Amino acid sequence: MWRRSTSLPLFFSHLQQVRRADELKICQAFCTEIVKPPVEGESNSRRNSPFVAFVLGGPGSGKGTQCLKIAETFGFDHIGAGDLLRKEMHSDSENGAMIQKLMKEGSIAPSEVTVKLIKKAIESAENRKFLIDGFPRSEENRVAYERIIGAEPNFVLFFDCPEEVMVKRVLNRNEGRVDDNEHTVKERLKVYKAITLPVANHYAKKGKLYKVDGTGTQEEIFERVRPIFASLRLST
Ligand SMILES: Nc1ncnc2c1ncn2[C@@H]1O[C@H](COP(=O)(O)OP(=O)(O)OP(=O)(O)O)[C@@H](O)[C@H]1O
Ligand SMILES: O=c1ccn([C@@H]2O[C@H](COP(=O)(O)O)[C@@H](O)[C@H]2O)c(=O)[nH]1
Ligand SMILES: [Mg+2]
Repeated sequence: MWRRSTSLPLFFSHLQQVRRADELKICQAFCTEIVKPPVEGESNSRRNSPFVAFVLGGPGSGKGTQCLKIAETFGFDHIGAGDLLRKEMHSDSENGAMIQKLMKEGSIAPSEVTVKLIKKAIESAENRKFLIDGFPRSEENRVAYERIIGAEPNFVLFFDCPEEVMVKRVLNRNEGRVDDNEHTVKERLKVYKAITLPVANHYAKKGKLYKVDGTGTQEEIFERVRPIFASLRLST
């Protein structure tokens, strides 16, 4: 069974430790849902619900790169929403052509498609700790996830990175992605600012957003991320 294993005062002392890394801004302490230990008589579905961190940031902000490091170091399963959609796009699925068109345009896929793929990935995993990378992209995505999965994320990790750095990284990526070109990255940035940033703001208002400076080397960034996950003390 998965459960949090730390008490409230201990948890806040971890938060103080985390705050010492000044790149990190915790808008408020976590909400009660994350810190509340399971209570006698509480339903099994709630106690067994997975631990989920959404990972947000602009295109090329380093979400995927850092998720790999977090997953390896802290034993999370990494679910890349874009990766799931790319897999779907390359399969014989009826949605393949639609996904390819949206990706080329830098637009967002319908929530029902993405959430269904995420739900399947969560349900088919043995792990109960997940990083959901690059999702939710919109308020509509967020509402659909919370309705279909029946829970909010435990927290949201957000990589803050200047546009010129992100664009440079994307254009140097060289992985054959249909969206790694100058035109699409500009469209993605517009979508990100208009539609995705409000999602990050929503979670900031709820005290669930961890904002990390996404500039510097991959290792430097990971050292900013590390204390956040080290402070969680989740049992497996
Ligand atoms: N700190 C860094 N310094 C230089 N290059 C980096 C850094 N972090 C990641 N990269 C490289 O930049 C590119 C984009 O990184 P990554 O794929 O992790 O970003 P992302 O946020 O997942 O982007 P997208 O939203 O487009 O999937 C990759 O080629 C990656 O190797
Ligand atoms: O929730 C999501 C995630 C991704 N997309 C589409 O995929 C591309 C690439 O996503 P990455 O997370 O950067 O790999 C994105 O621009 C969208 O077109 C999506 O629609 N919904
Ligand atoms: Mg990525």
